[in-house]
Amino acid sequence: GLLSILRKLKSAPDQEVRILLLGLDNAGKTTLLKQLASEDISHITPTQVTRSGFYISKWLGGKKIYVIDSADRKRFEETGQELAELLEEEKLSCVPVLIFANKQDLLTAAPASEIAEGLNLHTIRDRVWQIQSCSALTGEGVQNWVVKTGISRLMRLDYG
Ligand SMILES: Nc1nc2c(ncn2[C@@H]2O[C@H](COP(=O)(O)OP(=O)(O)OP(=O)(O)O)[C@@H](O)[C@H]2O)c(=O)[nH]1
Ligand SMILES: [Mg+2]
Repeated sequence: GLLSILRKLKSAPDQEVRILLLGLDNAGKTTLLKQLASEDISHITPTQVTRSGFYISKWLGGKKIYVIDSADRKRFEETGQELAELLEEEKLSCVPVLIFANKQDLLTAAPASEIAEGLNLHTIRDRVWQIQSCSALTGEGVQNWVVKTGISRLMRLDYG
């Protein structure tokens, strides 16, 4: 699972590392977290509630994951604004962001490319970003991409 990969990539168990998992209510954050941490999450404690997301200590540091309900078109504008605000946060400047276009198992889900366009993601130039289709419910697009390429790529970018 994800955690063992992370351990291999960064064998500093004492060091506290953080990931920020954000998204509007009902986007699928909790479901996604369960998928990502299919291993042992007993030692992962949500330490700080921020808006609609939370910090998770003892995990991957300095990265941001943003979750979007791809089927909830009525809220695309709202989620776009929320994301834009987050990207403007000074504390999070240059932090790489991984955007999950979640709920792709639903027939009404907008494809990731459409979401990327709607949210003007191509205008993000101050950080590494990536959008990934997934279903936190089925696990599709979560384990595969995150474990094999996404996070390891982000880790290498960060730690040389
Ligand atoms: N079909 C489908 N449903 C999903 C998916 N991910 C989450 N859901 C459902 O969407 C609802 C909200 O999911 P949560 O994981 O609780 O969302 P959340 O972002 O944690 O919501 P809050 O804690 O309220 O902010 C639940 O009914 C989930 O079962 C998905 O990929 N596909
Ligand atoms: Mg939740």
